[in-house]
Amino acid sequence: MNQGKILVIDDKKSVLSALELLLQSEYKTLTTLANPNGITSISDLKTYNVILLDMNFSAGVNTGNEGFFWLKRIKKLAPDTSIIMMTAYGDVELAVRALKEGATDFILKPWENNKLLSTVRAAYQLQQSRKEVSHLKQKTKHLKQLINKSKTPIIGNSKAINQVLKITRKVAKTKANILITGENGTGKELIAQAIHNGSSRKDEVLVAVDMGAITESLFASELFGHTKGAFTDAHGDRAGKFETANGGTLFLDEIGNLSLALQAKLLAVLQNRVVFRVGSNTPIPVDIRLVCATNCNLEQMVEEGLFREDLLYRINTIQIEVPPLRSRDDDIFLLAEYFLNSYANKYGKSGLKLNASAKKKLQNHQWPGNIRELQHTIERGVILSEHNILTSNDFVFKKQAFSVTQEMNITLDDMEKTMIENALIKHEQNFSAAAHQLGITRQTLYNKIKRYGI
Ligand SMILES: Nc1ncnc2c1ncn2[C@@H]1O[C@H](COP(=O)(O)OP(=O)(O)OP(=O)(O)O)[C@@H](O)[C@H]1O
Repeated sequence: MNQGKILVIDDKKSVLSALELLLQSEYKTLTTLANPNGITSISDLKTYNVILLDMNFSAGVNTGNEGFFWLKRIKKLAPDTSIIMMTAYGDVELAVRALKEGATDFILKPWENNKLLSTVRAAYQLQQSRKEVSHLKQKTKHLKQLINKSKTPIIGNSKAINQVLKITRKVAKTKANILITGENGTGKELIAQAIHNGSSRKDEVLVAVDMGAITESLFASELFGHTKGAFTDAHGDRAGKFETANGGTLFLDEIGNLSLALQAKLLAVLQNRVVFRVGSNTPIPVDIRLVCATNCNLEQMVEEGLFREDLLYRINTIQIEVPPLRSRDDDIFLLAEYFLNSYANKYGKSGLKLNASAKKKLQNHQWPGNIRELQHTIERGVILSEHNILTSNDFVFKKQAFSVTQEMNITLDDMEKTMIENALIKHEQNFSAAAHQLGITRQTLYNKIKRYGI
């Protein structure tokens, strides 16, 4: 038996009992009302799935006006409930008007039982779908708020970061496409989030895609989506990142890692503002604000023929350069304190403090992995600390391969390669651990391994 709740309102007792008999075999709750005024005393009217409502109640009146009056009233009291109007033969015009005013369907009297049952079933299904859509909408709104709220604050008060934040606030409000450049771990993704949060799209989502992590073969399906059966593993229809970001911001990280072939595909979508899911010819319009980031020098890559000039022009209406941590001296200590407090909380070690030697050591380090490296250094220090006061001994930097005085004739690339090799040996080829030690993401590590042929 269906769990649905049905209400029948008709002034004729014979109609009420006939419908009660017919519908109670299929629906759990069936209520009848001979006088429509009674709806005002039904406190849980909203919980009814379907209401069958007669058009005329006063004897001799068949204008349908009463029906319209109650239709309007019920729509106000129970906006999601499906309403089926019941009208006599010849009143089809009235029924059509009722549909325009919000009724779900109509039934002509006298009815055929089977037809009436299928009309009620369809109205019930429609009400269920409407309820589901409105739940999903509420859930999505809540999730979007959570996603946007749970972001890390941008810590820093150095001249360099304040300048970046000033530009960020200014451009956030515009529609301009933004390119964020800077070394790994400088906080480019946080700046992208700040642009989104400061824009008119802030109630929608920011969808981040690591372009370095997407393989050539998965690019189209990840970004543009696919239809069921488009390829062997496409078991169902799936929206791509462009569609998911619709109305919001699309953040394409590591854009410099895209091959020329994929750059062409991306450019086509940015130019036409429509995507085609893999396996479909139907264009889907997308409205996104584009923010890209890279640690590569794209101008130089253009000169070397590695990056399309037309794509660069499309993505870098405004360019924001995030400075490395070593040029943000004032921020090292602020950030260290911030991470110290958050990891102390996380690991239940409240009250941790840095002593002067620790501060000096952190201040003097060059931070090649920038804020990510600092963050991991503090996390390690907090985990391993045995006292409330952390000293310089609690912060151990790996022996640095770049002893420039001893090996003057090696290049920066050689040094980086050696550091990566050492980290991989030390962590027995565990990429996550090696990346963590080096203060870079796993993906960046992959890219570098590929680049250096390690
Ligand atoms: N100003 C800041 N305040 C607090 N945390 C920060 C700040 N800048 C960066 N972080 C933290 O440092 C880490 C690295 O930041 P983020 O991922 O934004 O850098 P990125 O430049 O995008 O790195 P990559 O180039 O490797 O993708 C993150 O955990 C981020 O939360």
